Amino acid sequence: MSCALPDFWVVIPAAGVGSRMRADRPKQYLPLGGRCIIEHTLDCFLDHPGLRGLVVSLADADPYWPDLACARDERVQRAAGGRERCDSVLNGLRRLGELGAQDQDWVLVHDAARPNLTREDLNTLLAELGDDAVGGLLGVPARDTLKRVGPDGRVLETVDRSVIWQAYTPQMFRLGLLRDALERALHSGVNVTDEASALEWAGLAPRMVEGRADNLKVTRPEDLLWLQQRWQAKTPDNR
Ligand SMILES: Nc1ccn([C@@H]2O[C@H](COP(=O)(O)OP(=O)(O)OP(=O)(O)O)[C@@H](O)[C@H]2O)c(=O)n1
Ligand SMILES: C[C@](O)(CO)[C@H](O)COP(=O)(O)O
Repeated sequence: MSCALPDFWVVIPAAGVGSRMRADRPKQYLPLGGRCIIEHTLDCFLDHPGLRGLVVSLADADPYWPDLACARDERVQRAAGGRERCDSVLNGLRRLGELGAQDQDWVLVHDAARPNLTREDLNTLLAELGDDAVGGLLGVPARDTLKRVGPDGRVLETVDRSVIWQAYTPQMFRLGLLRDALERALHSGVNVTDEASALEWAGLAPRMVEGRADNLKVTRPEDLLWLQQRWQAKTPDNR
């Protein structure tokens, strides 16, 4: 692990509709602790001394974004959202190139709907991967006993959980490597649900870095309820 943390760029895919959340607006704009989820997400990066620039990929005519203070922050630039998360990420990576990012630069991709990333986890990722040839991602080891279940709802077997991890974000790769891998994977019709899967498809092995389990993505209503309770318990000192 190197001591000096590398500088980095950030892409925040924020063009999803949040269908599993079933709310009246995309989940990144739902309230959490008096602000929107996406504002908390951006905070963790905007305060960081290593940040070189940040791009948010947004849906066309997004009516919520212009009302946020961060929309007027000159460090925050926009890119077009795409049909799938990976299309939004790719647009964000191309926008970084227009802003002067080089292929060798590190890029962190982080879900707009993952507002509970700590500075400690972010710095752990940067420190662990700063000298890595491929890059990698934050994740957490599977906690519960895992079962493979058949279409009839009956358990087929218990899976070895010691080799199973949940993929989180940020995911950290060199701009050129990630952009090229994503472009080629999408061109081949591969289903790419995170950045690491594009690199895996290209034959590379991203490194898994253990992070906090509470860096969760708001996916379903109960995720937001859990985070809201946690936010209520926060004081200015333990945020
Ligand atoms: N076309 C898309 C789809 C998703 N995202 C973003 O990718 C992140 C993680 O995706 P997910 O949880 O799947 O978000 P949604 O697609 O909004 O949710 P759902 O699948 O429930 O509709 C979110 O911050 C979301 O805004 C995006 O930028 N562009
Ligand atoms: C990248 C990601 O956060 C990995 O957990 C992600 O957004 C995956 O999307 P999913 O469809 O909710 O798994």
